Amino acid sequence: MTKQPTIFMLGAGSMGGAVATAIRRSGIDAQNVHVMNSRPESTERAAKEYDLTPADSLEDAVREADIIILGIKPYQLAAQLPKLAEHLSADTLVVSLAAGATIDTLREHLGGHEKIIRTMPNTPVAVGSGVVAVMPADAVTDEETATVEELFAASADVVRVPEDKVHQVIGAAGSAPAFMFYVAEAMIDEGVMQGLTRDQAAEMVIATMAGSAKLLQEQGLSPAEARYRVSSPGGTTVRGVAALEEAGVRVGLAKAMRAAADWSRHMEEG
Ligand SMILES: NC(=O)C1=CN([C@@H]2O[C@H](COP(=O)(O)OP(=O)(O)OC[C@H]3O[C@@H](n4cnc5c(N)ncnc54)[C@H](OP(=O)(O)O)[C@@H]3O)[C@@H](O)[C@H]2O)C=CC1
Ligand SMILES: O=C(O)[C@@H]1CCC=N1
Repeated sequence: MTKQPTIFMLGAGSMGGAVATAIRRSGIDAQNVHVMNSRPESTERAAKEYDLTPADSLEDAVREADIIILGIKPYQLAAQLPKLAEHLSADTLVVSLAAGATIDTLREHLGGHEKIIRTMPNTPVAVGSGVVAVMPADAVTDEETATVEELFAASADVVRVPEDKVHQVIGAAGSAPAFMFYVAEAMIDEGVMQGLTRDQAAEMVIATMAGSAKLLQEQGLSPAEARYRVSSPGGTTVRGVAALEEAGVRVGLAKAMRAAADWSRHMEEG
């Protein structure tokens, strides 16, 4: 990147903070990433935690920004975006992280502003292993989209998708870390039930989860093929997998993805 863009993060909580970490990892200097939370103390805290520059004035931060990242909650957009609208330049890129807010809705709250990129990230971008789906509005050029994608490239698999696929992306990526954490939590608890210490169980389950994901990525196997390679005939694994089927875990995971996608559609409908 020749000249670094000036970035303003409106809201750096769980997801905004993870995105801020990704942006810093992409090589953007702290002085070029301004942040504002709901209160000055919270802004200072976020600036310190993610190594960013605290913004004193919303107006100035918006006026100076080349890229504005919306890390506030979806229900706050209607009240907060009109405050940005009057200070925006026509070519400022507004990047939304929000579930349930369409490009049309964002444009309306921003007084007709056209340069909007909707995204759906997940929190593992904080550690350089995330997923970010990118959905540019029609008025955004390929070059502008590429500038934003570059911010995430060192931290995520960046996937460009049509906006109507966002609900499926939420099930498979945006909300999905929580489903993985849920599985890890359940397995750690059972390890403790069987007599491992919590530290031992956590270490084994988390390392196994990370190693299994890495194996799928590096060997290009389908999950089913990788599972067959663990399953010795008449052995322990097939018994365990049969128990998963009996407990309806496959159906439960499908239901979780569907519930997240359905709620995303519901949020968009208002
Ligand atoms: N969490 C996740 O895994 C994912 C979240 N998202 C999306 O990311 C967005 C943020 O969610 P999440 O990070 O979970 O929420 P958090 O509550 O963790 O973060 C919201 C942030 O917005 C700040 N904020 C609130 N009001 C204002 C305001 N008036 N001006 C400036 N900042 C304000 C809060 O500051 P303060 O602390 O001072 O209140 C906080 O830092 C949502 O739109 C969500 O849909 C998308 C994908 C995944
Ligand atoms: O739970 C949520 O609504 C947000 C969007 C995807 C993940 N977290």
